[in-house]
Amino acid sequence: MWRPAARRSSLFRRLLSSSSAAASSYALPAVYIVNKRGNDILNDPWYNKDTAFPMTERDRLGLRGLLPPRVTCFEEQYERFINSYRTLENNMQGEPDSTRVALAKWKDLNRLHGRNETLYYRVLINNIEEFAPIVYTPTVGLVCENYSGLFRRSRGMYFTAKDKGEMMSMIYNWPAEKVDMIVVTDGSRILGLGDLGVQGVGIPIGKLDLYVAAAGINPQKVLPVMLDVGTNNQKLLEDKLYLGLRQPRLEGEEYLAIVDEFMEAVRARWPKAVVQFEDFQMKWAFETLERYRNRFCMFNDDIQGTAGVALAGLLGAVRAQGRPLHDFPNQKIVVVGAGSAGIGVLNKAKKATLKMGITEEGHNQFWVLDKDGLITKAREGLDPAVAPFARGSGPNEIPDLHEGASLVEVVKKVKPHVLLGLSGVGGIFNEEVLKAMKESDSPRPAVFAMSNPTTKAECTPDDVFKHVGENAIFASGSPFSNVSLGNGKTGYANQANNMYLFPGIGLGALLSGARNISVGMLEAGAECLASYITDDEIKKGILFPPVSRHITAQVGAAVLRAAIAEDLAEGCDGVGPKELATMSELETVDYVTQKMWYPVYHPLVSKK
Ligand SMILES: NC(=O)C1=CN([C@@H]2O[C@H](COP(=O)(O)OP(=O)(O)OC[C@H]3O[C@@H](n4cnc5c(N)ncnc54)[C@H](O)[C@@H]3O)[C@@H](O)[C@H]2O)C=CC1
Ligand SMILES: CC(=O)C(=O)O
Ligand SMILES: [Mg+2]
Repeated sequence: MWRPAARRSSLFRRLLSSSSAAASSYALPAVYIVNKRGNDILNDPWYNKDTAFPMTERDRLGLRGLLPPRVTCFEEQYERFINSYRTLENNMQGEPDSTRVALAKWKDLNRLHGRNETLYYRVLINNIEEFAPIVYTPTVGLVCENYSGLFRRSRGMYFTAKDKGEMMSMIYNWPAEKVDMIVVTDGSRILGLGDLGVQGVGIPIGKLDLYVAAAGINPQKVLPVMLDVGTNNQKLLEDKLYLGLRQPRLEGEEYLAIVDEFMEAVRARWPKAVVQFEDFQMKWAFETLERYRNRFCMFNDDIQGTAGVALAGLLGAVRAQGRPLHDFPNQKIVVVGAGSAGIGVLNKAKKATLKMGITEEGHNQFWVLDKDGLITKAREGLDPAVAPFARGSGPNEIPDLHEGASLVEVVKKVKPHVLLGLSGVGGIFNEEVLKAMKESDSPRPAVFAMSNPTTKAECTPDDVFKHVGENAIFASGSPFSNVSLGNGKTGYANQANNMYLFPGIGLGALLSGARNISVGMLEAGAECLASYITDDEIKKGILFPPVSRHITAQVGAAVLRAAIAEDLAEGCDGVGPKELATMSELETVDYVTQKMWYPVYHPLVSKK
């Protein structure tokens, strides 16, 4: 895939040898100047190397005698951690409480993070598929639910309703000089678990771990943020361990004033930081996106990242039937959940349909349900964001599909090609619904159970391959194992999660130095992801590639190039938009790859 170095342009060679690229992992590691000595270094996870400090460094840094005498290498430390992790895993085999097992694994990884970040991120990068379910969904959901009890050490920043007027100075309390990526939540809709107040901070932490692992963002330059404006979760308000503000959520202008102040504080200190909004309840997700999208380099992952991943999956489902992509407008799609994620997906899918030549009046492929059933124009107090998808009456409508019709009724009458869940309701695609999907008009009915965490998945792959049939296509938001269908055949359990896109979106936006994140940039990333899977894989029912730095580099490069094409790029780290624009497609991918941070021990020199 990479163009050999000898064929790169001289400009490109110069860019790669410029400051930050030269400091990348593959060259000799740069020296770190530290302001501390002795135990203070061992207690700093960014500098700590545990037993890997060479004797010369132990002398220089006042560490002699503070560590066991044998110096070990990084590889040996890595192996020691993995072996102890495997022992933990083996010891817990047969443990009936899966929550205990998941939390024990998370604690093991978290302890490593708190002690030695270099080793932690290497472990994560090398085993991303195995550890993503621990640092991210589903385990991160458990961690958020139990956060106040699990709390040991703070990660990230907390801005609260009580900090009004203080944020501009508070932001300077963060120790890093430069921040590139911020993930912020207000904890109001954490996965499908509802309002978890301050405990939702686990989500920005988990997402940023994926940024480091999959996009090579330097962990010293990431910032998880919790905007604690209170919680409406009565159980938390009454929990004596709860660590957040004990007050109902701020609403209206009071709420927006807090978010505004936070965004301005970010701009003041790190004007080029990319801000990802995550797990805000629907009304604030849409409102803040509209409020900031043209003023800041930000995006809403639940609305925009999810939409790109879902569209890639929907187009994959068309290809799996052996149909050309322009058949997409003929696919009947039932979407269950009309929240920020569901509406984001519908808007994106509709846009794809319009691009294929269908008119605004002519599009007729979506049926949307929320907690009150099928949404029609007869719905009282119809949300304007949902209105374009409400079914009407007339010749295009299926008779008897009335306002509020149940899911099973809708599936039986519509016979959809795709059933897509973003409802946050576990098991809602029950046996009756899935058996109705067997009568789908598609030869390869697709079921996307996208809600998180696992307990909230609308159904499991076992249910789908059993009740819909072996030809079905399955994808879920949280990971499941593939299903053995007998005779050596496999039913693929794809993971349809915005984690395939957000690391590339953030990375591409950062390296381009984009003023804001446009629809075109998001589309470029999503198209890149959609084109990634081969026809052979699609035929087998595989819709997405595994998460990797390779994919992120491709998506990031596509986003970066779109920023340049739209004249939104201002450049980054001394590489200006003109220089970026001269790179070929392959050179851009190469450039993005070279800019990724990789964990290695750096020689330390004490300033003290
Ligand atoms: N796989 C992925 O990448 C992503 C998954 N999600 C998941 O999607 C789910 C929803 O997220 P949001 O849209 O932000 O939440 P939301 O709270 O904005 O929307 C939930 C929607 O589901 C509907 N609903 C609730 N009960 C229902 C029922 N019994 N039948 C039909 N509809 C019902 C609600 O009326 C509402 O329209 C969450 O579980 C979240 O984890 C969200 C973003 C990305
Ligand atoms: C994946 C994700 O962003 C969510 O479930 O909210
Ligand atoms: Mg989310």
